[in-house]
Amino acid sequence: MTRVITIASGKGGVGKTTITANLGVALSTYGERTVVLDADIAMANLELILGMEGKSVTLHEVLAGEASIEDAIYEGPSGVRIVPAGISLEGLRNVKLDRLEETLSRLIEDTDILLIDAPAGLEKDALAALAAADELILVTTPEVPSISDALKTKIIATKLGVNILGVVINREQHDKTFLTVDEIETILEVPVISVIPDDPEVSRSAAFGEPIVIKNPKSQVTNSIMKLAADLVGEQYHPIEPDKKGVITKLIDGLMGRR
Ligand SMILES: Nc1ncnc2c1ncn2[C@@H]1O[C@H](COP(=O)(O)OP(=O)(O)OP(=O)(O)O)[C@@H](O)[C@H]1O
Repeated sequence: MTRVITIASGKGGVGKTTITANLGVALSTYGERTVVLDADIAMANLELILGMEGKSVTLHEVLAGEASIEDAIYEGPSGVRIVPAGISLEGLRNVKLDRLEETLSRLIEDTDILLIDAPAGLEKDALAALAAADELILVTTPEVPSISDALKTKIIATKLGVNILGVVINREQHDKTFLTVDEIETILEVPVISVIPDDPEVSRSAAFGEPIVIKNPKSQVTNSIMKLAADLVGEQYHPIEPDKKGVITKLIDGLMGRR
């Protein structure tokens, strides 16, 4: 039985695509046959984060009835299978969202977990990604506007009968102006299932087109995502000791161009 898990946020730019891409790779490393679908058909960037841009057949062509879903699946890091949404405006024009359901039903063959990267907001495309889900992971930063939008998404998902697994707090920083885990759980009334720190390495990895769980296996971001993946599939998680380089060592490494 395939688990269909949608990753949604409400507010844009909170790290949903980053988490979906890395979680997909992490789940694959646990041996789960995982497919990641970029359902953000208007503002796709999953393929950029994974360094897989420029594919000729994408979800755009599939939803336009011009290609079959099998031709839009590409192998990514650790064997995760990726369905990019396509970044051309031309492709977007012909998309018919009502083809999504049939597309998904074909995608779940030979798949343990289908992760869907939902668009931000609550427009038709975002609702389609929520409606397709069995389970939902909410992503928010620890800031009020992001939590407020996550709450709206949660309310809609609950109405659609989706099982809400919990909330991932992304870009956590030790800053008193941000809400705490307890406060976020109280507002959203869902458990916090992961806290991912703010780390400039995340954007660097994206710029290299390489997921951080591969590029920086010892980083705390990677540890958080690997643990989340392990928890989702009931695996034991063995944390990798995070890098504990001192400030001076990091400075010297930076000056020498080392990492
Ligand atoms: N933990 C993190 N630490 C630092 N930067 C991060 C972190 N997570 C994400 N980012 C950065 O935040 C930006 C937005 O991330 P991402 O594209 O994943 O968000 P999104 O919610 O999918 O956005 P959209 O709504 O546009 O789809 C990117 O530049 C990404 O590199």
